[in-house]
Amino acid sequence: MSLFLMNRYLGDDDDDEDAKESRSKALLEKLQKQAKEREQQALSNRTVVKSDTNKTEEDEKEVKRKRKEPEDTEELSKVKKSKKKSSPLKTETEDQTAAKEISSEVESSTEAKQQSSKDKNESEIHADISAEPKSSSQPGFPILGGFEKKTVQKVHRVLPQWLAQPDVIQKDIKSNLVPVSLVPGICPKLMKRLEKNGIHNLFPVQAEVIPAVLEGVCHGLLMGRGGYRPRDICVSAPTGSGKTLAFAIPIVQALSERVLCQVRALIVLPTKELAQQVYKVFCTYAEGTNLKVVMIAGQKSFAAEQASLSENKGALSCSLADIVVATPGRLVDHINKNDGFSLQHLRFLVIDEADRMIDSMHQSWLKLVTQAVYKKGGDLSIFGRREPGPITAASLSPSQMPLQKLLFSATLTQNPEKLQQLGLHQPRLFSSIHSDASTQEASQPFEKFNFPEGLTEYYIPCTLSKKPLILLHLLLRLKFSTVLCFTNSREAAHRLFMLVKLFGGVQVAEFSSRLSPSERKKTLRDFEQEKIQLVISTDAAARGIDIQGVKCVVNYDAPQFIRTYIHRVGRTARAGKSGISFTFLLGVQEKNFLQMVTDAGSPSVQKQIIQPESLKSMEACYEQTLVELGNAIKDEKAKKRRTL
Ligand SMILES: Nc1ncnc2c1ncn2[C@@H]1O[C@H](COP(=O)(O)OP(=O)(O)OP(=O)(O)O)[C@@H](O)[C@H]1O
Repeated sequence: MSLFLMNRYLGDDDDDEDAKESRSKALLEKLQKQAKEREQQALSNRTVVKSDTNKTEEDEKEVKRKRKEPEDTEELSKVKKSKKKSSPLKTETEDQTAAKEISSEVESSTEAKQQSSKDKNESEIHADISAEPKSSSQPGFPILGGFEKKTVQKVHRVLPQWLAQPDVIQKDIKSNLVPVSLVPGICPKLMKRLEKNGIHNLFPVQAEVIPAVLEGVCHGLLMGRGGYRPRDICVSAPTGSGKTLAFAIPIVQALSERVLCQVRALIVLPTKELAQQVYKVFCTYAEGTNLKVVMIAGQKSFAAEQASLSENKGALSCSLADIVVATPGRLVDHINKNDGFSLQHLRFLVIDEADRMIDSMHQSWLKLVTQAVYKKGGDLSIFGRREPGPITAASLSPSQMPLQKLLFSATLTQNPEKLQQLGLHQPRLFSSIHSDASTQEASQPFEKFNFPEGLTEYYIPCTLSKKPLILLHLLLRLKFSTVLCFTNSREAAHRLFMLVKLFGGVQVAEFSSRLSPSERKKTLRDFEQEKIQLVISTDAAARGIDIQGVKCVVNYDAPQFIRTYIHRVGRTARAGKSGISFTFLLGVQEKNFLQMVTDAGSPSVQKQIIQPESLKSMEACYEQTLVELGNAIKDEKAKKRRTL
């Protein structure tokens, strides 16, 4: 049995409008009833007084006093007690008798009321005790213990407006090409260079983003449009949609008129291969200008990179680079150890594969870059830079060189907490995810991503032992060429490479951290030139790598994360071309995989069944190859032991 009743405030229940309305109605009725009772009581008192004609003026005063007596019986009894205490020896007079009569009348009416309300309360409490769960739905405050009945409010994720309402980029490249001459802001020199490189039309992401970046430099490098600091830009567009040119073209154009050579653009990428690829693009478009492009990605020694970044002229250190393409590791080394490397004039910071770079933020490379940009002292006496704080009249004058951040990825996170780490300034998002963000957020707990338009996705149900045979079947029987095949580890990639090589009939190579950078570079070149039919790779080649002519991607091992899947299959169907992907799935993987890709917004993954009969003719040879593979692996291990 409950010993006491405790009322608790459970927060405004805005959702339950009906319950709220009925509660207020009940309260109103209760108040009206009380008012009526009080009115009647007052009337009855008055009649009692009037009927007593023998009463003296003294009596009338007493009546008035009685009328003012509190209704609350507790208070009444207190008053009575105090009266008794004050005149304990007083004998009863006629007046006192009359007053007593009135008092008893008042008392009886209040007692009756008290009794009725007491009964009511008791019955309410009994009802509460006997049917506790009901209590929360009763008007007034809910009863302790009735929480389970309260409906839990659904909490929807609310995105900041810039994330919820992006500038839309068309996904279909082929039908949304824009002639270079129609894109505003591109200078004639760069138009010619684009034409020279066979680019007559720009892809949708380029047609949207290039003018937006150029708008920020329309009044020079010091201020953006209208004299304001330019907004940071985030771009989320499918793999192979041409994001590299979307930042390379406006940066080259913005810096091409510079007078002094200083590091004004820094492009940070997660791997050496990607850095090499982007470096090449910048070199191509900086040709014919005074701009110097330097790569610091660990492909050369630290000293060689140092020499390419700056030189000493007397006591002065002069920059030899305008645009630096870097991987985070080497970048941090140069910030910490290379005195000649200054980022105090940095105007553009490009973070490619931004979601991956945010995940590697524990290396705190961004913090170091920011510190290097706003480093105290130095030679910036005229354009002294302070880290921007809140915008005030004072902070806007004198104007200082802004640092604009440009983020690119095919799988850019929509997690505001993650993006917040980047300290973006009034960011603007360009995205090819079309669905209405407000409804999307209300109903979808998963992030949606973009898939290339020309991609056809298949999955092949299989068993572990049949996987190699199915891969061989795709290459030898179905005659797929330029196939990029992904495994989940470099050991698995190596074993599969050896197996296919021993089986024969396929030009195969591996691509993983087992190989040196120069070996990997050669592999990619040979693959592009179709000297190699199949490359078996780890996820080292999954992101950003642009290999011309990959027609088919095979996920030999199913990817564990949706981002990995999107980047792997994105090595085909690039630049508006078509491509095909196969994912080998074991029985236990099927359900989770299909759920994962559907949640991410994949248009459709079709099932492809390889009949066991079609593999039969290869089985004998395959068994023989397995024996050979066992021996080859033993030899390799022995060789390794000897070299140790
Ligand atoms: N306007 C264009 N016309 C023709 N080809 C283009 C154009 N823009 C880019 N390309 C080509 O499209 C391919 C893909 O471009 P890019 O590597 O920039 O894509 P991406 O969006 O960065 O892809 P990922 O997300 O995989 O890194 C490249 O081979 C590039 O040369």
